[in-house]
Amino acid sequence: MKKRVEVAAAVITRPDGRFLLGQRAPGTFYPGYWEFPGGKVEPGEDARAALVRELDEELGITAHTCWPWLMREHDYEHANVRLHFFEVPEWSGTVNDHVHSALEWQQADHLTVAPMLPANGPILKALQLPREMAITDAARLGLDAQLAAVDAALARGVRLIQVRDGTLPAEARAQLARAIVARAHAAGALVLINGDAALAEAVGADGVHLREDQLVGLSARPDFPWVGAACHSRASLESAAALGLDYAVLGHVLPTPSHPDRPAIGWDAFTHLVTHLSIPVFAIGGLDASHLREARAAGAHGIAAIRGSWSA
Ligand SMILES: Nc1nc2c([nH]c(=O)n2[C@H]2C[C@H](O)[C@@H](COP(=O)(O)OP(=O)(O)OP(=O)(O)O)O2)c(=O)[nH]1
Repeated sequence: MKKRVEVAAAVITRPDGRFLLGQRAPGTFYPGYWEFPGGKVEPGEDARAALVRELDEELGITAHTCWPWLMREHDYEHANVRLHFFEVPEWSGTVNDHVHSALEWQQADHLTVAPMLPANGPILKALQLPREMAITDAARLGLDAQLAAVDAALARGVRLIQVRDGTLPAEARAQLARAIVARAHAAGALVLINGDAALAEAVGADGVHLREDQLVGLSARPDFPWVGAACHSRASLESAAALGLDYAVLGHVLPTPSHPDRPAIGWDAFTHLVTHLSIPVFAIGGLDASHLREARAAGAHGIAAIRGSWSA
């Protein structure tokens, strides 16, 4: 049996959104490859404490905020590595590297360094996923008001829209989806279609958002650049991860008028359900952009909202 190594790794960000990568030094495992700063968790240490220690030892910085983000397992020749990724948006000190041969501040959609350590490909894709998902509600708002709300959301920086509205007549839904794709793509935003791969294909959307009943029993990832799923249990989250989906949406976290019949799970249960999952998870249910920090502290990648997306 290969040995298991626990590693804590940091997505250290600057206010401009760039994150830090380091190049592994000659004489180490995978020399010349790029990685997120971090290192092995010592016996008796938890991953967060290991991260804070490594950032101090390696870079001379003090991490003030470490949000758990996701975990990836990778089988290297020497060991099975479990990488516990954290986001570190708040830190102090001057970066003074003691272990890497170079450091670079990078953007996920425009990487200028290579190669990355083999385990890290999905991490870079996850970093391209926006933090806020706005979910359409045209059946309640009306089609024109929904499109005006999409324009307003794009103007305030929303870059991920899910077209839901499964109750609209097919032709009206297709028109809505087409109009949203045109607006979103002009603004550099992604559009996902809820539950309908054929419509996603027909309107040139970026992917599909699967309902939980579609996820169950699926044997392969649908062929789109972006695919995610709605989940209400650990079993569903694990199916989404096993299929290699890009994200899951889990809720509902707070009480919401959209589901008065089901109780809210709250943040503690959310954290418990997403711990050690390998894909990013959006929190949903009674949330808006003002909950983003709370959501990320609880281990969410970001927030998804129906009502909360269109009122701001
Ligand atoms: N720090 C870090 N390690 C990563 C990343 N991706 C990835 O696969 N790894 C792997 C490479 C190593 O097997 C392990 C990190 O171990 P490490 O940095 O403490 O040290 P190392 O393997 O060079 O060995 P050592 O000198 O500490 O014994 O995790 C990443 O992005 N950052």
